Amino acid sequence: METPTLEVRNLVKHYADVEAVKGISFAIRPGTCFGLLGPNGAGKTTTIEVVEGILPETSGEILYKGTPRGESFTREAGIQLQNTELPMYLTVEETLDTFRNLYTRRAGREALIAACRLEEILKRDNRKISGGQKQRLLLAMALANDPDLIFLDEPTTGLDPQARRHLWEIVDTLKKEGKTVVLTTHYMDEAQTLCDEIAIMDHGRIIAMGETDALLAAHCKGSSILLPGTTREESFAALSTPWFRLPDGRISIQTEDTNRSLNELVAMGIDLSGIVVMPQTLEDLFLKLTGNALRT
Ligand SMILES: Nc1ncnc2c1ncn2[C@@H]1O[C@H](COP(=O)(O)OP(=O)(O)OP(=O)(O)O)[C@@H](O)[C@H]1O
Repeated sequence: METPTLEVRNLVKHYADVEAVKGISFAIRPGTCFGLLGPNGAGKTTTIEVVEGILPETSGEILYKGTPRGESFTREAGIQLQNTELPMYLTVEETLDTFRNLYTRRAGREALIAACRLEEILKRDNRKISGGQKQRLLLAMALANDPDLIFLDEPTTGLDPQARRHLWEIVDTLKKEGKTVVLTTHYMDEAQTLCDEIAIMDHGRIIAMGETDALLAAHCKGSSILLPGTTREESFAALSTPWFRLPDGRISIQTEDTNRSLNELVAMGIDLSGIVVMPQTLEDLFLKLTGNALRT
């Protein structure tokens, strides 16, 4: 088997009074995008920050291209952190140049500007760029050393749909160039679009992992039935399938036998006005496994 770009073996991370990561293992193949998903507090950021070398591990092994992380990891990894503050009083161009000059191995300046679509905002002060533009600049900074391995921690949180898609296109191009990407996200559509493999974390453990398509094929064969939020929760006591209340108030019923579930609802006397029936997605798998609605 090809040597993984990154391999994590039995990683444990404790803070003073919290066991944030409780022994997780995964391997990421070169040129793929690996998604780390999970509800708030699952341990994703802790995992990614330990792997990046920002936090020390409590125990476990982390291998980069088959050996413990060393100088080559520092040289070849690119990190886009969550909530990074940009230097004030610098323009986008000055910020990017400053970052590129930190490295001996560098991405081509013009290629970087084009890849992250910064042409239009180069002369603009960092304080005067939009959220999507800031994310693109942060991505350019993470790519300044022409990394082989790129960490993106919730890169599209808070962005509008167009800006998110913009960032997806950039990630897709990185993959096509053979780069390996580690992504944490709360957006299941994002994971489904970008990730070749995903791991779902909850309470510091990986509760499901595999190729995205295979996970979907194995776990999302059925339908998701959505009922309006006005339906009373007590009504569902007799349902034979799992159900959840979504953040928007609607009830989501997960079923592999749509006809049977609809018949059950009718037999229970539930008003089916406004019902929606959809094929299951990664979001339904996530709900089924964690019982947690995602932050939106
Ligand atoms: N510096 C810290 N000191 C103590 N506990 C921490 C610290 N950072 C995180 N934790 C705790 O560790 C657990 C995992 O947190 P972490 O931020 O890794 O989760 P996450 O999956 O990234 O969550 P989110 O989606 O909200 O970013 C949580 O219980 C959190 O409160």
